Amino acid sequence: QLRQNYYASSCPNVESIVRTAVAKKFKETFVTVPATLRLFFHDCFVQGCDASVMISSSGGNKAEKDHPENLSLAGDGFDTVIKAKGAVDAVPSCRNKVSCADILTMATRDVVALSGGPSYAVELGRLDGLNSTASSVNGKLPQPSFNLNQLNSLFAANGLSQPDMIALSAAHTVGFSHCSKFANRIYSSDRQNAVDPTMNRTYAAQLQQMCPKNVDPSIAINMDPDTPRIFDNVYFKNLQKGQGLFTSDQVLFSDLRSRPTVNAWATNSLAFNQAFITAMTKLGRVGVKTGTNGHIRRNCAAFN
Ligand code: HEM
Ligand SMILES: [Ca+2]
Ligand SMILES: [Ca+2]
Repeated sequence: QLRQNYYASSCPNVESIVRTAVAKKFKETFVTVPATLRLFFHDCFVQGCDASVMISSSGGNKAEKDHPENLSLAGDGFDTVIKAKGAVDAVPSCRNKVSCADILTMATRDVVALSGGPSYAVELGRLDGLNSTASSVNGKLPQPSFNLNQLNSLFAANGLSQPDMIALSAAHTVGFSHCSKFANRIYSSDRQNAVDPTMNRTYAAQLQQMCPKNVDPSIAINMDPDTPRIFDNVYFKNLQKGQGLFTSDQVLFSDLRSRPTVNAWATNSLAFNQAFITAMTKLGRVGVKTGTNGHIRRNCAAFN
């Protein structure tokens, strides 16, 4: 039921309204880019792409965003969607016509393009979900310690293939990570192998310097050491050099089943861009709500 130009009659300028609001936010802070992109992923993998991740906890309900695995979602992603929703609703004919889930989808497309990545047509027509519980997040998001089989099975559960998973992982070409997410790779309890053997030694030393053992838990470092503010295929070149940050990144090169794809996209950014568009479009179809399974929220952080 998703389609391009879904709002052609109800809010014909919705895409340019969202793009303008996102561009304004992007000028204020680059964090808009990784924050929005990760928010979209975490939304789609839990109860589908329905903006369930945006609901605030209230009364007795602890919402998705307060699950431990979502606490590191940067506030600028939520703020981007809220600002864009405000801009859409400021146009009388568009008021309460466009879902938060669709605004998040458009904003994600826009941040990728703003940071140098490909632009693509988005399918629209998602409704906003009617449920958001912290417990529903359990087991639905990938862990940075995952191996290829674990990554493939979780993505397959969302209709995504191994190439889709690899293309989407390249989202780590922008943005930040807290030191705790990869500390196990640079400080091992095993004295023989203090550093993960698949990690480049120089890179490991740099990470140890930025993330000393008793580092402030709020410190976050660039995930792409070379082009942290550009959405590009340098992610794959980094993997070839042993500069993947998480086990789940580096395993894409270490495992011979995924290495050929990494090598192909490291040298062919056009092929990567096409694969990324395909994968993002498929990600956007996960668990879409229609009919009585959803509604159009007036406030993205609360049910109507
Ligand atoms: C393949 C499995 C994946 C794993 C294990 C994973 C794990 C993580 C972890 C641990 C962080 C750091 C969070 C922090 O410490 O603040 C992170 C950040 C990020 N992830 Fe992933 N992720 C995966 C896939 C994806 C996908 C598919 C996307 C989007 C399409 C994505 C987008 C991002 C972005 C943009 C950031 C940076 C967030 C920021 O700077 O605020 N990730 N990811
Ligand atoms: Ca969701
Ligand atoms: Ca990059």
